[in-house]
Amino acid sequence: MSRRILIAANWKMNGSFAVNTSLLQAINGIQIPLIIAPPSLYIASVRQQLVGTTLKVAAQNVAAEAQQGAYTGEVSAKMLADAGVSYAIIGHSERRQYYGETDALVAQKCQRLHEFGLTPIICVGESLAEREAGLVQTVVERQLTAIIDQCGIYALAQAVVAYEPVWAIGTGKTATPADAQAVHQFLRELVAKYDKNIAENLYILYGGSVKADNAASLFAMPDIDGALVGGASLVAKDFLAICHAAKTSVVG
Ligand SMILES: O=C(CO)COP(=O)(O)O
Repeated sequence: MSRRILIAANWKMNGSFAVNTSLLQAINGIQIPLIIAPPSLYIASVRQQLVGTTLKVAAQNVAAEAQQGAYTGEVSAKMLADAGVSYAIIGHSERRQYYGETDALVAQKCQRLHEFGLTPIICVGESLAEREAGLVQTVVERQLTAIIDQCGIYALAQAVVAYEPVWAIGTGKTATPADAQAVHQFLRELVAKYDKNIAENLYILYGGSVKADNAASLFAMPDIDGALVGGASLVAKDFLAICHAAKTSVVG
């Protein structure tokens, strides 16, 4: 199997029309599969600026509700599809931590995306306390199984999984390539118990302080299919270096 690579940029709550435009101009020529997740207010503008490129746009979140209606502040999967958005991040640890999102809620969000043909970027990952308690596999298995139970294994045929250890996000601490690989392999084997083909074709990205100087060693791992990049995706030169490492890591 030849290696695939996918890079996703999670801009989180950063940017402005002017800042986004200059960042997009700097990264526009990148020749690898790339997804940009701006704050929802900027999705239409970013998408417009990416016309004619291979870059795709993602939302950072989606409503769990099935029907439109009185849900102040929410954006539905149907609206994202209407706006030409093809991906949405769900289950990010910041949403789990700061907005109380549970496994069940994340699974509902996955269901909504599935219904409207959007590809979820499903984030899983353990906290530092959970890692120290030896619960890494227990936690990521629980998080991913909640999705499989709700949406069915075939939903993962059109999905991306991102392993983001909470203790590595925005901290400058990265999982070692070997530690990350072990979790990625565990996740792929978990999916393979349901369907080998889906497991083999599933993109499993690593996220958590991916930088220009650690990207290549992460991408060298057999089950790391790219990265979900936060802070470094906001600095053109750093992001370009990560994309370059991704491109040179692809074999076959
Ligand atoms: O949360 C992340 C991507 O979703 C990772 O963020 P950092 O790259 O800033 O650690």
